[in-house]
This record gives sequence, C-alpha cells and structure tokens, in this order.
Amino acid sequence: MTAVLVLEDGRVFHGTPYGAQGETFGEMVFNTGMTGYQETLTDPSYHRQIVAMTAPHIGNTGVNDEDPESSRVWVSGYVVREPARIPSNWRSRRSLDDYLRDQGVVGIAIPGTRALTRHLRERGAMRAGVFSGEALAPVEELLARVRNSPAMEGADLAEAVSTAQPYVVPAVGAKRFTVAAVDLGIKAMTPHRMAERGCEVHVLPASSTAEDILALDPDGVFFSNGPGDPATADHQVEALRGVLEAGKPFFGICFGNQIFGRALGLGTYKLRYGHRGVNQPVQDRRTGKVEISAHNHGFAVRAPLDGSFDTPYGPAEVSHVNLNDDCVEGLRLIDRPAFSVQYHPEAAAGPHDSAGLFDRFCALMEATQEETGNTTRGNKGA
Ligand SMILES: NC(=O)CC[C@H](N)C(=O)O
Repeated sequence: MTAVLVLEDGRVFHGTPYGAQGETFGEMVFNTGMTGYQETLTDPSYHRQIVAMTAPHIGNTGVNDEDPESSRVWVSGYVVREPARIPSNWRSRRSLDDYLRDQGVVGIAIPGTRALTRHLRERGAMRAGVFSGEALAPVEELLARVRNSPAMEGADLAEAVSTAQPYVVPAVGAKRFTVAAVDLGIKAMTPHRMAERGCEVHVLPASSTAEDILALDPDGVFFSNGPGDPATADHQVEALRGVLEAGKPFFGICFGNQIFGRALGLGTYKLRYGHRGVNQPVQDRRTGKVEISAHNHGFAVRAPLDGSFDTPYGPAEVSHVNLNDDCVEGLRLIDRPAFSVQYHPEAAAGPHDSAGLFDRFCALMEATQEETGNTTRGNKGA
C-alpha cells in the first residue's frame, strides 16, 4: 500500500496512507497549531483544502464527541508527519485514523512535513492531490489531474457549506439580544459564545438577503467565517450593504471581515500562504494591546493602514493588524456600530485573548437599544 502527495508545481512527497484510501484534490495549506486537530478538521472554512499539520505527532488524544465544530470533516485531505500509534485521553472514543476512514477523508503520513511547509512558504499555497492504494498511476498522470482540478482563487463555496434551513441557538440564561447570524461556514462555538452572553442567535443560510435578515428585527447582525474566495461573495456583500444601511450593529469574523471590507468599497487579495494556526500576534491599534489569536485565512482585505478612509457609511479605519506581516486583521466604522476581525475570537481551538470582541458586539447592541428604544437606527461608532 502506498500513498503520494503531488503538488501542482511538480513537487512530490511519498508516504503511507492515513485515513481513507483513494484520491482527493484541494488547495495545499499548512496549519501550525500544536493542538486542536479535531476543530481544524471540522471547520467548514477548510472546505476544498488539503491541510498539512506542522506539529509532528497528530492523533495523540484520539477523537472525542465534544470538540467537533460542525457535523462532519470538511478538509478535502489531511497530511501528517507521524500519526499516533496509541491514542490516549479520557474523552477519546476512537482513533483519528478510524475517524478519517469513517468520514471518507483521504490522508497521508509523510516524513517531510517541514520540507512541505517551507516549500509552501516560498512558492505559496497551490493545488495538490493525495493518491493512495495498491497500484498508482505514474506521477506525470497524477500531476496532470492535479493541474486540472479547480483553484481556490475564484471559488464560491459559502452556500455549499451553509445550513439549508434557519435554526435558533437559545440564549443561556436571560435573553438580552436577538442576533441574526449569517452562516457562511459557521463553527459551533461561535453562536455558543454569543448565547452565553445572552444572545438568542438565529442562524441563517448564506443565501439570505438583507430583507430576510432584517425581517427578524435583530438587535445585531453577525457574518461568520467561511471557505472560498471573498471576491466571489457578491450576494453576501449586497445583503450586508442592506444591513448597514438599516443602521444595525454589525460584527463579522474572517470571511465576514472580508465581506465587510468589500461592502465598504475595499478589495481583497490572496495571501501567499495564509495564516492558519493558534498563535498569530494581532495588535489592536486603538489600545496598542496585542492578542495572540487563532487564524484560518488565505485571503485578506486591502486597506490603507494609516488614518481613516471614506466609505459609503462614513469614515472607517483598520482597527487591527498582524504583527508578523502587517496584514489587515480588523476594520471598523468610526461613526456607526459596525466592526469585524479577520481572525477567530471564538477560539476553537486557540487562546482566549480575543473573547472580549463578543462583549464589544454586545455593548454596541446595548447602546443601540438604549439610543433607539430598540428600533432600527444606531449611530455609535464601533
Ligand atoms: N476562515 C475564514 O473565514 C476564511 C475566509 C476565506 N475563505 C479565506 O481563506 O481567507
């Protein structure tokens, strides 16, 4: 039994099969988290990506029933260095190998995850394929198939991962706010973080229009993370414009930040290899405070880093930057209650430094409720 990882530029890594056997295609990316493989595997933002873990031992704590961030594995392929031989944890129900096999996820164990990561850092994220089984076709043939597979640039994927039907996550304790959360690939922890702050969260499909969202008369609107190229999300940009025009408090994360940027008139671009991990240093430019944060993005918003800039909704500014590469990590409207971040304050997995952003969203909803007697207009800056 053999397995091979073939990159679009012709680089090839030989290894052994891990999880299901067969073949799979996707964008080859790497994740630097030492923990949280279950959350990574089940994060819908990884749809159509083959994820390589830089941590050398994966699967050590097995697979439990509590940590998944959605009902299935979304990565299209999985690359590890050394799978755990004996998983061990009191919560473990099965091995990661068995879980990937049950979920039909083709993986590979290769000795060179470090070489792979360095290659992607230099050449950038690119298309790839994992192939495993008894007798594989010649590498030239596999490479041709990789080169025929779809690229991430231009991929419109949010509707493929979104909920088909709206559902409600009830507030924990007394209800303080109604939140309309547009699911572009939402992780389970996100509505949970809002619910534990008194939000009744109405999770809506990615196809929702501004009218669908505003029909709930929400105190605030949230746009989630999600897979694909934000340049394709015209429908969601249009919906968000309607929400902003109605003056609703808004909070977006990751894909939601990119859609907010586009709604403000900014463009997005593809990063060379992206940010995926749980230790990215992000600075809040208002306070100077640095948060160590969880990331999973391959695209970013292009915005002026110095000073404010004009948008159809008044002046805005870049609120957060990544200290590694000066990438835009957050945006806010100065005179209206709308803001977003490019990273993951729900921290599943990851450090909890950014949890206060959910409190900030609640504070904006509270201020808007007070100002407007719970009607639809608010004018307090985020
Ligand atoms: N986690 C996300 O929301 C990712 C957003 C977008 N798909 C990107 O890769 O940048």
